[in-house]
Amino acid sequence: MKGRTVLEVGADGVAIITITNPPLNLLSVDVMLSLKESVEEALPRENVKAIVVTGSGGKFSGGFDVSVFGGSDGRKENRKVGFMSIEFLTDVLEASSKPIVAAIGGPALGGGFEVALVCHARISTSTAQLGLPELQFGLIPGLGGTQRLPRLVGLTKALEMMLMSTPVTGQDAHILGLVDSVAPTDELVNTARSWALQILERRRPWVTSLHRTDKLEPLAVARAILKVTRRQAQKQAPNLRHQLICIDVIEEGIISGPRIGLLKEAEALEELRQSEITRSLVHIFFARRGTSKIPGITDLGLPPRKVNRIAVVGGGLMGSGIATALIVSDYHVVLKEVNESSLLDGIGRVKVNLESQVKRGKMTQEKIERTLSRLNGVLSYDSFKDVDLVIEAVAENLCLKQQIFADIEKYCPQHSIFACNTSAFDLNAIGERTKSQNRIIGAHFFCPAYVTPLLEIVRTERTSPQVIVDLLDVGKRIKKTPVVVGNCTGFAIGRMFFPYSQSAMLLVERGADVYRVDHAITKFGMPLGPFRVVDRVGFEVAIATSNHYVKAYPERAFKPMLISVLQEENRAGESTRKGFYLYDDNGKASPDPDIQKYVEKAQSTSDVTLMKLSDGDIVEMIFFPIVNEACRILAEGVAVKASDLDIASVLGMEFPAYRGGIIFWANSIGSTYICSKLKDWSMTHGDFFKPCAYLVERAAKGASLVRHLNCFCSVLHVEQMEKPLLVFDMLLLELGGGTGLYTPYVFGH
Ligand SMILES: C[C@H](O)CC(=O)SCCNC(=O)CCNC(=O)[C@H](O)C(C)(C)COP(=O)(O)OP(=O)(O)OC[C@H]1O[C@@H](n2cnc3c(N)ncnc32)[C@H](O)[C@@H]1OP(=O)(O)O
Repeated sequence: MKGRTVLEVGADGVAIITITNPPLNLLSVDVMLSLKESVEEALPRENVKAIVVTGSGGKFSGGFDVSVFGGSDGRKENRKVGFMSIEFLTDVLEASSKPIVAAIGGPALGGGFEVALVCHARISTSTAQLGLPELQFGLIPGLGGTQRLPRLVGLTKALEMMLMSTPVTGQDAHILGLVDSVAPTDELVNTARSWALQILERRRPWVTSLHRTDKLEPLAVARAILKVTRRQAQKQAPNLRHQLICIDVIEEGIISGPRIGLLKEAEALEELRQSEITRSLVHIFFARRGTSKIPGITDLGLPPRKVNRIAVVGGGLMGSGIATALIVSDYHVVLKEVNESSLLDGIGRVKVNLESQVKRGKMTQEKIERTLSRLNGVLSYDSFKDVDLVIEAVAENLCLKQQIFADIEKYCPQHSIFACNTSAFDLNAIGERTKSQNRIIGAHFFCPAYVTPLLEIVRTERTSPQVIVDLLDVGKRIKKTPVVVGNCTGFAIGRMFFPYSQSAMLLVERGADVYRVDHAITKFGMPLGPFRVVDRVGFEVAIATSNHYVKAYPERAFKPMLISVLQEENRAGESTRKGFYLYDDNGKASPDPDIQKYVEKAQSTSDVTLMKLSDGDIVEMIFFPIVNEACRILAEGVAVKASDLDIASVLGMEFPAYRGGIIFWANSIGSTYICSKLKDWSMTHGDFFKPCAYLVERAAKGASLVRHLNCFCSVLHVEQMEKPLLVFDMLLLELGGGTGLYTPYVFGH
């Protein structure tokens, strides 16, 4: 049984029904049936005058357990569609002859919130979280939320809460009229009890949300709002249907009446819950939470040490972004620069970052000064004597980084963590001039560091588990999703992303059209096609990165001619307003009619046969090499879990979350198909496409690409091992086939 409700009747005649499924009191069919039983038991009892519904442990309910959605449950419900929403919640609970009040602490989300909306009044704590975030799973609210929320807060606010999946606090819910009264946690249930009795005595209104109309906009206005919202949703997410379905269901209720709306809602949910999109988004939900669970590290029981003061070395784009992320989350930061003017520039960038947060509504103007007071600019290492963590974020120059690490070792206390924000260099090389290898770790932030939610944490074979646990904790406090990876050129995210532009160049040099490639890829769901990405990054950086990868992975790197040809024409990307695209004063990109001329020049440098490709071919030829690289990363143990790469691809590359991340998507296509395509292309176009051993092995078995590293934590490079090829037995636990097969693995590059 997955949870239940508990019924207790007090001497005052109020029955308390407590949803009990800790820790979040998630709903399940069992909980709902138990709630129904408790309500049906309480209603006819003579000693019950009113009912309060609440959740155990001060948490109302986090909503339905989403692991049952997306077809993973297998349990088929035989009940009629709408049974819970209409026959129970509406016809029994909402229509009850005794007042029912919800007492809400903690989360009241999704189905949990919908139960509360059915009640005749809601009392909450000020910090409770109330909302309908079902759309984040490709679902729509299924227990009446689409009908009741607009009737309680008006259409505009309801649409915002549902389509953005953003909850409101109890305090804000009170202002919106969603909550009738706010009470302190320890008085919550008693306040709800007396409210319920007051409703009975007609001293408080007895409201059935479904029948309210006072907050609903007039029909013509409502229709206009829905039309605009529908258009926006179509524009923002052309590959997704569930937002449009949600809007249709709301409209149906407004035009044909809420009961018809309820039925339409239940039918739509039934269809959506089995969709591939829901399956993918549910996977992303759990995968994201899973990134901070590192076998052999976070299961050691090491509590994170308290990090109070952090030093950031370098106030450039990355350093100032990192400092911003830290001070916004209440850390005290020392920002070190080499001279007065660079320091002023760095602090200036932090201010600009904070102001941009004000413009985006993420911070108030008044908070800027207080936040900035946590930033202390310095020119020497003297104030590093009490820092717990240093994050080095200077330019990608190995000698400079080595010198900084040697310097900070002299000034910092013994316990300080030394983190490096490199996206490229081997951390062992960076720490070569120190004796502190066990406290060196990579903290790879993504630009802009104070916005992008991803933090790639890079460990070497010598980084201590305590240091990893500490950085995970800092990451959590600054609201980043960490992905812990091993040490190698490009780490996991850079390596996975590298083939994105490489394949695109290869395709164009073999006959594809630049803009057709970008169009096919954005249609697939990427926000920017590969050529727009190269323009944004800038040709100089793109070439430097490319050289780095070509050096590290020569056997599979493609050396494009196209960028060099464009560079000869003084094009350098978006910053010069001329790259693959032309850019206007506002940075708006438009195709360049001259581009084909340069493409033909690049094509003429080799004697390849030009291809004709469909959009589907383009998508496969761009993404299968990424899948291939992801497989290498998994096989080498650079990533611990396939789902970590899914999150890395979604947060680091903006791969569409509704496709579940790179490996999840690849599995939906099948390893055999992907491998056979790569094999074919490698015959014609060379080793860039050659499938790696891991992919070939999985494809031969028709197996999933999911494999979890069991417990070994470090990635060893063969060239760094004293006795190469001796003893590195990496136990790989195969979860995909569920056979528990252990395979010895030796790797290197
Ligand atoms: C018919 C209905 O309309 C359909 C629905 O109700 S769909 C569900 C709607 N509910 C939601 O979207 C809520 C999703 N959950 C959340 O936003 C957050 O978990 C929360 C705000 C409730 C709590 O946050 P927080 O305290 O930080 O805990 P968090 O780490 O996220 O979750 C704790 C555990 O519960 C799990 N969990 C949370 N919500 C869950 C859910 N709805 N289903 C399944 N598991 C859930 C998490 O995976 C995590 O598991 P773990 O400990 O094994 O890693």
